[in-house]
Amino acid sequence: MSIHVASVTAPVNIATLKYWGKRDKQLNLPTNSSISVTLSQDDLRALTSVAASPTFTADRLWLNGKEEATVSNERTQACLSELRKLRQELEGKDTKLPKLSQWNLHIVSENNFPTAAGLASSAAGFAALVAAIAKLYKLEQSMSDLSRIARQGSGSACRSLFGGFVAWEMGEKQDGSDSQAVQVSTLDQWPNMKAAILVVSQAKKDTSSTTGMQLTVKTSDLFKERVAHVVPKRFIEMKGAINAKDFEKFAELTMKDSNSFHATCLDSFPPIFYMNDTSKKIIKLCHLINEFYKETIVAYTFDAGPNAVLYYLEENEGKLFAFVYHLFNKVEGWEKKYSQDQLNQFSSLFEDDIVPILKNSLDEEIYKGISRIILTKVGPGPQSTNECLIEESTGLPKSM
Ligand SMILES: Nc1ncnc2c1ncn2[C@@H]1O[C@H](COP(=O)(O)OP(=O)(O)OP(=O)(O)O)[C@@H](O)[C@H]1O
Ligand SMILES: C[C@@](O)(CCOP(=O)(O)OP(=O)(O)O)CC(=O)O
Repeated sequence: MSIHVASVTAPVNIATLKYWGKRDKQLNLPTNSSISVTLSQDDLRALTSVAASPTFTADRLWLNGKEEATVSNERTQACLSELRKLRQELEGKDTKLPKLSQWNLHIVSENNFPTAAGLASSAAGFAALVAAIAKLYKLEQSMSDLSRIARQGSGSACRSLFGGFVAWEMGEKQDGSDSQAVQVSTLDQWPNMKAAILVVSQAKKDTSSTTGMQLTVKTSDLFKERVAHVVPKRFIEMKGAINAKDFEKFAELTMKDSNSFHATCLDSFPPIFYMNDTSKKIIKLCHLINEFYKETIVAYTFDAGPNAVLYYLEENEGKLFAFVYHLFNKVEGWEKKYSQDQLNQFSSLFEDDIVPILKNSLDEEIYKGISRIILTKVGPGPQSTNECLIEESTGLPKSM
């Protein structure tokens, strides 16, 4: 049996300037440009293997060990048909090439973190799917070209095709041919950017991003101001802050933009609430920390869910964890990255000053709203891998 396989891993990205709103639902074109940080695949990644064979009777997709019906949804099919078109062009130019474009695909993917829990699994998932098929088809397109395809799977996925700091330029054209991801700054240019994700809830969210943003576009007046004036200005300022490695500015813009996005959710009618009480306490904590040090050392941002992502620079880790470890030492995740000695050092730093401040200003039971902490950092884009989830003799998932 002739089976061709390829595997790729792709990262999660967390926006610092949020995409919220579509101007074209079919093509997944946004109402504003956005910016994100790509996170390390050591901690969060989708691994996708794809196989093509003339013997496969249908396109099939297995996610985390279970066959999914989503392969036949419009978004996934839009990605597959664009990729097949590009392969067909290659086959047209070189008739000796096997006709992979005409064969069905088996797609097997695994996330090393919770799926559909507000941790951007769809971004990593669609980026991995597109990059793996592009590898299988030996496509010559650039990452920006591929990002236009991934965008049709899930908007934020287009940014996961690059590492480091990434912009999704909204574009102007009706056909979406200029709505794509581009690199703002590489991983090497600002490698000391770190992220701590406080997982507030691993439950599935009740309003999907797609539904939520449609409602905001339709009903929020605040949203009009956001897309017309607020984001265009921030887009330029944030790219400038990243290129200048100006953390203070980057942090201010990141926090303000998270707040602005959630304000448009609240301004939707009926209102949408993604943050919960724990999220709000984390916001208060971050402002408290920055005030304590009289310096901006941490920035928070929240996507369409209650989980907090804290951005900070490696050199400020001790200062940040003096607070964060003190409050959240009971949650899992620390032991993966630090020895007990290092953790004890975080506890003892500024302890005498911090304990009374936290007692007076914050609910010390805040840790009860957190299930785990994921400690990670800025990372690279999709990676080719030899790790394969598909049994080459059968074309089925190895786990079956
Ligand atoms: N590795 C993957 N391969 C293919 N599709 C995936 C993969 N991971 C997730 N998905 C798709 O994305 C869906 C989850 O997207 P959803 O937007 O609900 O959650 P999320 O991306 O984790 O959260 P958020 O977008 O709020 O950050 C899954 O149900 C599945 O259809
Ligand atoms: C709040 C966000 O995380 C929204 C992400 O929305 P999605 O990319 O999940 O939406 P669809 O295009 O409908 O799939 C902000 C962001 O990542 O920029």
